[in-house]
Amino acid sequence: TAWSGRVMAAHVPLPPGLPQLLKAGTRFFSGLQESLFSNIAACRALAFCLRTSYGPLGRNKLVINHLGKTLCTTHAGTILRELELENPVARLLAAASQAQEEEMGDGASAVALLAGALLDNAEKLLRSGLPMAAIREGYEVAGKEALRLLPSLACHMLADLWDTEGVAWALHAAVGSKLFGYQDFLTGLVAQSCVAVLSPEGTFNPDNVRLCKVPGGGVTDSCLLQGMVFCTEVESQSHQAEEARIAIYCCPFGLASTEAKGTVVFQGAAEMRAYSGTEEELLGRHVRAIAEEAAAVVVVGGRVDPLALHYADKLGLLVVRLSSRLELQRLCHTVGATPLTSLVPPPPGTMGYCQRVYLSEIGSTPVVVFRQDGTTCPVATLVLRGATDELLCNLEEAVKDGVNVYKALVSDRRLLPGAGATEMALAVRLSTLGTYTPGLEQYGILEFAQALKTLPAALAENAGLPVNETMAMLEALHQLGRANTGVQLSKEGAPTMDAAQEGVLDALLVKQRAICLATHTATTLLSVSHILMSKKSGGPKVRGDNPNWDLEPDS
Ligand SMILES: Nc1ncnc2c1ncn2[C@@H]1O[C@H](COP(=O)(O)OP(=O)(O)OP(=O)(O)O)[C@@H](O)[C@H]1O
Repeated sequence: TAWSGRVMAAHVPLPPGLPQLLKAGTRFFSGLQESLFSNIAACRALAFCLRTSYGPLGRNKLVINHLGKTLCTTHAGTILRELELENPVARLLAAASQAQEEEMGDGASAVALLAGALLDNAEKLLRSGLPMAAIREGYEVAGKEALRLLPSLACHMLADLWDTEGVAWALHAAVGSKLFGYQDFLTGLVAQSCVAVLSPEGTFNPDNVRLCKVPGGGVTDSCLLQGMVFCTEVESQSHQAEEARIAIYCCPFGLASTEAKGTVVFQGAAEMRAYSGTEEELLGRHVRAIAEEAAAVVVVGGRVDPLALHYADKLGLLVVRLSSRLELQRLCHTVGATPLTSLVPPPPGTMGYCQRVYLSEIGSTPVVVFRQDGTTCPVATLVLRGATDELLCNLEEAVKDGVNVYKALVSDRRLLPGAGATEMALAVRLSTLGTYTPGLEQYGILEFAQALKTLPAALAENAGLPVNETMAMLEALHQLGRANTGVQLSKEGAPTMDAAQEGVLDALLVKQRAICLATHTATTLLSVSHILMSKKSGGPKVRGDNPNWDLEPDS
């Protein structure tokens, strides 16, 4: 027994090499097959999944997240946010696409598709024996050249940021790619809302275009309002106020309770009555003091005490409760008020002003409207209507894409031809560059050009067009110098069109960032030689980083 015990405890030598250095349980992958090809396959699968959602006729993805919430969307940013990817390389690709979404608010699918195609093409070159360094070098040269060429391909410049019609024309493709069919109506609405909140100095904050989704009705019932709309009810009996002064409190509407627990012992009913009488009187005095400062509307961020509400009703005050601190901050911005932290009479200069505050009903949803008609208001609200929640989500994504593209246009007003025209124009130019470049990197440049062609090909495929025929015609027209030719998505007539004339335009800044991110991601992933994965720690699941770390908790 003693002998067998010694055998049990005998040291089992680890295999020589890296495993000797690593903690037990660490997984590591090296060599082209293990560290690259299998991961490229994962990226290819992810890019292929997003490819079918690319463009206006892309198909929806039905995503059910870890909380069981069902989403039906074509928006790459939403799909990737909800998927819990395990593969480390696919996670990096998704991170690049999400970075594009966060920075530009559009072009997330394009990043994933282009990076996926670049990795896929790199695999072909590696399998045919090309050194990795030559491929990376070729991709870097091609990426730089593409970024250099982009400004020369711009076909339109937004002349006036305040011109609603011009803005609507520029946003047509960004809005239409998410909700094909309604783009004429929606782009007009998005353009109006963006122009309405553009400051006189020409600065634009996309947060100032608020969205309020109200189920019911049709998409064309959506409308724009100067001010804010909240899906809530008023607390008071008074339901409307005109030219009202507004006091905003981020505390409950009632007496503040003490932090420490206190016990009051009453000796008899008279003492108890006197106690509650003083409390009631104090509360009444507070509410009267607010009304005496000529406030007509009180907005509170916390619980509404029924007694305080009784006094407010007697004085004719309109009381609204907003549970979100972020919404309260935005309302302060809209009406020009300073939020107060306790129920004191509002000091001079802290009250805001609103032309009309009223309770209304949209469909069967009660809404409280703070409306500033005719005056310059920093915030505009788009009331979105739609029959189903999915339609409302798609509407929201389309509007957000449009607003973000307007933000990009405020920084750089140049527009590129869309519908795959820019990608094909770059592909043709890079093919020429590749053909005349000496050395092995020419293969990298040529494959970069081929990868760019996957974007117009995806548009054609999703539209049900004959892909090879369309791509051949597109390339031939580009070879003839018609750099604005893109894919015509409707099946009638020719499969190509002049994107600049048809008003299918993409912002230069969005495209620039997308190419930059995709190239960078592909070259970074190609430079991976080993993958080392630590064993997952036991115990409770580690909570991931909060993706909204810079937002208020209740946003
Ligand atoms: N009417 C149209 N005809 C042809 N192409 C169009 C039309 N409208 C938009 N497009 C093209 O569709 C592409 C954008 O598609 P989509 O919005 O699905 O991708 P994305 O912006 O990369 O992704 P996401 O919006 O998910 O971030 C652009 O290249 C645009 O030029």
